[in-house]
Amino acid sequence: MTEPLRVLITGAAGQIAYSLLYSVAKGDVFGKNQPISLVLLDIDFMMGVLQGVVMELRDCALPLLHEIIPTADKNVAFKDIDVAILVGAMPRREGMERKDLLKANVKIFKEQGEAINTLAKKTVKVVVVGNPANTNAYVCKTFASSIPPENFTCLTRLDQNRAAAQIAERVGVTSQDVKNVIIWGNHSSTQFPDVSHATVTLNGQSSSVKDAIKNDSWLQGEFISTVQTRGAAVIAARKLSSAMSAAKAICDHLRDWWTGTEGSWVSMGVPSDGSYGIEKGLIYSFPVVIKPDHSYSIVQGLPISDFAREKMDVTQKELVEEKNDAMLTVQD
Ligand SMILES: NC(=O)C1=CN([C@@H]2O[C@H](COP(=O)(O)OP(=O)(O)OC[C@H]3O[C@@H](n4cnc5c(N)ncnc54)[C@H](O)[C@@H]3O)[C@@H](O)[C@H]2O)C=CC1
Ligand SMILES: O=C([O-])CC(=O)C(=O)O
Repeated sequence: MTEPLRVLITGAAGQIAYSLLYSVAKGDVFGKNQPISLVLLDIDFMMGVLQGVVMELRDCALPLLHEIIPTADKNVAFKDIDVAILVGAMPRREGMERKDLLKANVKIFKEQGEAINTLAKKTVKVVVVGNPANTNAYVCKTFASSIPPENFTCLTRLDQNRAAAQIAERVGVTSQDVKNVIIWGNHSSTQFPDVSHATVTLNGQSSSVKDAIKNDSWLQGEFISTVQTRGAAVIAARKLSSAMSAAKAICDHLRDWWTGTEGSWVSMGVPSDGSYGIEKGLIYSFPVVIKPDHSYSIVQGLPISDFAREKMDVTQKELVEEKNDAMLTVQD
């Protein structure tokens, strides 16, 4: 039998986890033949709620779910894990920017980076979801120097999915017909959703998104701002931040990281290697291609217009500022 994969989900009693656990445990992410040991971390105060989640997971009677380990103890949670899905953090409320969460959340990711450094398998793959996601991933990576930096990523797939859905709706197709949308930069309102290399399949014919939409001012204006502010729009409507769509995006991110991308690009926040002039080490969202052995590389050589360059630099500047604030905060 295949050895179970040890998958940690933090914030396991929270709302994203509630939408995520079922998909991970039933094989949507790591495959239908891969048994899973699910390690569920939350804070002491939430252990009662977490017990209820565990009861429900057991009641799903899922064949791939080898064991469930609920815990509030980092030493248990991070031990020998293969995958860490770091969701546990405070969400923003209406009127806040994600970077306003930095003071509240960044220390969590310092501690968890240290735990990963000493306890996790050296091959562990990490996706940071808790906001501000890029900067939290940067901090986590910084405090886990024994793990290859490229194993630390943050979620920008929700932004990619939002962008693809906007294009698909406008053209009258479904999201799977839209390929190679890019999210550059920060998972924040400065991110740059870029469709200048994207294609859409309409009536069996592939064309550029630009030709299919035939409305450059929409593509360079309302489309971008809708994607940039979608999280805030969901909060304004639901009084809670996105959870179902965030969970789906986490599954997409990890499934592609696990199985590969087969010819298309996906966006992930990854440590910059200096590509496209982005400061080395920053966790910046780039288009990547992924091989079935879980290795990924940043798509190289894309032509960058002046319009794109300006937007890529604005979001980089915000990330540098966040990184500097975060490193001061963790030293307090
Ligand atoms: N990157 C992205 O695309 C998205 C990120 N988010 C972010 O994900 C985070 C979680 O969102 P929700 O699940 O809606 O929040 P939630 O408040 O429903 O759940 C968060 C859970 O994390 C737990 N937690 C807090 N500190 C912890 C720690 N040190 N260790 C383990 N668990 C801890 C809390 O007790 C709570 O159960 C937020 O920061 C939110 O802003 C949300 C949507 C999309
Ligand atoms: O907007 C938020 O605070 C939650 C989030 O990251 C998103 O929905 O993209």
